Amino acid sequence: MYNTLLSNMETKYSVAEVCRDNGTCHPLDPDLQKIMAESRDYDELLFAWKGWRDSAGKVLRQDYKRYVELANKAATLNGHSDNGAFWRSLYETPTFEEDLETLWKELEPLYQNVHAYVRRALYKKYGSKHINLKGPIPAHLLGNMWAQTWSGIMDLAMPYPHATQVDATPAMVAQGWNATRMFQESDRFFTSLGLLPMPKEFWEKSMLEKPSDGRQVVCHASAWDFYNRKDFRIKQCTVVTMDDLITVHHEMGHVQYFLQYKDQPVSFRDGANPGFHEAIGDVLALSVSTPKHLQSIGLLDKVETNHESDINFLMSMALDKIAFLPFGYLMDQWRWKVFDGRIPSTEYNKEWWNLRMKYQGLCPPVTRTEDDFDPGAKFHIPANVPYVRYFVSFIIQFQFHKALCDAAKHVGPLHTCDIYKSKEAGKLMGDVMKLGFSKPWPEAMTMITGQPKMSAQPLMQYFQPLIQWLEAENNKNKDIRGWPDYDWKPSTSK
Ligand SMILES: O=C(CCC(O)(O)[C@H](Cc1ccccc1)NC(=O)c1ccccc1)N[C@@H](Cc1ccccc1)C(=O)O
Ligand SMILES: [Zn+2]
Repeated sequence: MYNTLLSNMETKYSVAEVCRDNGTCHPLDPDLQKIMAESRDYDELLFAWKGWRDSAGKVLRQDYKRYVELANKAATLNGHSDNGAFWRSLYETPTFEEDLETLWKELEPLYQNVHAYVRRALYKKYGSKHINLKGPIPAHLLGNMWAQTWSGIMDLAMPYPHATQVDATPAMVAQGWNATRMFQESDRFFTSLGLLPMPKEFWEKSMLEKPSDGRQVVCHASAWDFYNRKDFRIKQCTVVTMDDLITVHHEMGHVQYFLQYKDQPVSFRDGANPGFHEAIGDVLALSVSTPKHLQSIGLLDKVETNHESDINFLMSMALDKIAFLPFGYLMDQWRWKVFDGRIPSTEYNKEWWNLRMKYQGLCPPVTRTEDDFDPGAKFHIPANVPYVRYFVSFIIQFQFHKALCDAAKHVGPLHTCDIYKSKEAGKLMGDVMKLGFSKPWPEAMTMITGQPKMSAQPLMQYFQPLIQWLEAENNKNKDIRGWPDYDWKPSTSK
């Protein structure tokens, strides 16, 4: 029953698509994702946004309600008060929830500065009918189906349009890059650090592109460890974009972890905590994303090292890394409350949008009711994949980056560091990954950073130049931080 429910939910999500009046139907990958990132038409974005929630979210509500009951039953049989308590127990940290709240409170002002600046940019594009400079932002305008990362609207938010471009996508397409090339590039980065190359089996058995024979696959990227010390795979419907080059590194980070701890006993073949597993690939991607590195692999031609290019680069990074933080935090805030009963099924959607407003400062572009089930439109909910691991990852990946840059003897601002070819950095990473789940994660954290706790300080240090710039820019525009007009609604007229 439980597994049938789970596979039913995942299947419904994977086959969902949005059809136009003319009969053309669009799957999430790649069609709707492309529309959400590239369209600047308010109504086209609304078509994709609402259509996806109608076809993927709505249909999952009953299944999800049933799944919650069964998941909680299983958790209580294992001695936990509910499934959320079981998920949190994997971090083995009694003060876990308080630590997360402390980290969020430290980072909230930075998020509110990015939010205010982006709201101003969207106001310029979509006007006062659709944007209230003192209100929440309509959730379909941020360049992503879930408004979880905002680099899709970098063109609208670029601080200095005449300074260095930061997007490598045009060069990747112009130079005929394909999925395999992207994975080979990532493999080269890992081995440049002295880490392990992907085994032959990986290249033979992975699925790196969406099948063209119409076979229905779960397109959401994933990495697989077959626990036989030989077979490791990635499944990804890769498209040739900078965004997907980052995802390639994310997935390759999972497989590198598999390779590094493969000689541990099975029960220790896991990350030090789930956030560690999510952070490995992203740490390398922080180096790959630097204009200097992109130029060294021929994906950016003109690279200037001046203040304006620095701010452009930091803005593109902030639109992914800072924008993500409230989403990464709220996803399991909602689920923990569903599991422990604070959110009854009659309030699933109302509480979802309360959290989306409270943390992200977003509002739905059209009225939502309890007939809708918007959380279900995000892969991890029907797929039963916890999410706070990504919030943890986005914090600790900057701690790791800072420590590895020190090991690589980097000199200069943290955001310009590229650890490429540093065997010292690679050794530090490899030694921690070899531990797997065999030591408490604060010990692994101490091995890398010299101290046992999660800290927002390296992230703040990385973005320091942008923090100052945003303060000045938002003050110059007399923009307020936050969204006091919380009950404002965008007009639905054309
Ligand atoms: O979901 C992912 C990437 C997929 C994954 O690599 O984390 C994948 C999710 C998954 C898929 C199927 C079953 C279970 C989990 N996780 C793994 O493949 C994985 C995780 C831990 C160990 C081994 C493999 N990223 C998140 C968050 C994110 C991360 C980085 C940048 C942007 C956004 C998202 O897209 O919302
Ligand atoms: Zn992952």
